[in-house]
Amino acid sequence: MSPPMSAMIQLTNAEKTFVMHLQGGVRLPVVRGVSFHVDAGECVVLAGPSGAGKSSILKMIFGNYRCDAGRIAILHRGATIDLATAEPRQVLELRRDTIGYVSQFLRAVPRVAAIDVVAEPLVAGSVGKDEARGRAGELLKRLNIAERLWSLPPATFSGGEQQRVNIARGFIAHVPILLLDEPTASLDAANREVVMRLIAEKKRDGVALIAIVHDDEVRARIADRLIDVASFAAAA
Ligand SMILES: Nc1ncnc2c1ncn2[C@@H]1O[C@H](COP(=O)(O)OP(=O)(O)OP(=O)(O)O)[C@@H](O)[C@H]1O
Repeated sequence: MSPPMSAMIQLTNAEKTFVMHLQGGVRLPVVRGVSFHVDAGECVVLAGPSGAGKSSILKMIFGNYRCDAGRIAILHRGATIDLATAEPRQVLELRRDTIGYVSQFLRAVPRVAAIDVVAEPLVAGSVGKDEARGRAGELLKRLNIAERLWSLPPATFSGGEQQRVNIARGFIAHVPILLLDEPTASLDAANREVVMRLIAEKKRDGVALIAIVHDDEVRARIADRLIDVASFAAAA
């Protein structure tokens, strides 16, 4: 294990190249030299044009995409784990205890009621089912999901409703690091406001956040720092 560090996340010269095995091994370099850190209680927004590699960086930090070079150091239970070299078992441990990822779209589980979709991370963390449902209901209410929808599976919900269920699920438990991919993309102004407040509360709780946000107003409100991903462009 490395010595303790203060940043929750520290990327140092991280690099991603896709290799297209079905296209004769064509190499597609996306980013290199990715270096930035995120402290507890701060929100860093990844900026840059479409295709610059914002989602790829987020997915490397969640361990979905392999980091091809460099280092992605994550503070996990007081010790540092480098995601670039972590064992699959450590990646799963990080996801269970340390890193939450709120994707842009809800992967709805068929037949599971919205309230249980939201409560699930608490139940998995051994909160009792009634208390977990109670807290899920409070969050769904804040996010303006009508109570008549709570017992229905979210598969048939509108895009914005699904996104709010997804946000509720991602925000309900306390995790030290939250990765947000376009959390307000399908939302109206009132619900954008709710999400901005939820993010502010996470910051006050000391959570380190990395977000991809295109909306200028949201970005200005939540970002403590902007990272220009275009500056990490890898030459082909
Ligand atoms: N799994 C993959 N396999 C091959 N190429 C990929 C893969 N994921 C992303 N890419 C490529 O990497 C580049 C960066 O994509 P990425 O989604 O990270 O960009 P982005 O900045 O998030 O874009 P946007 O703002 O449009 O979502 C793109 O050229 C994309 O085609």
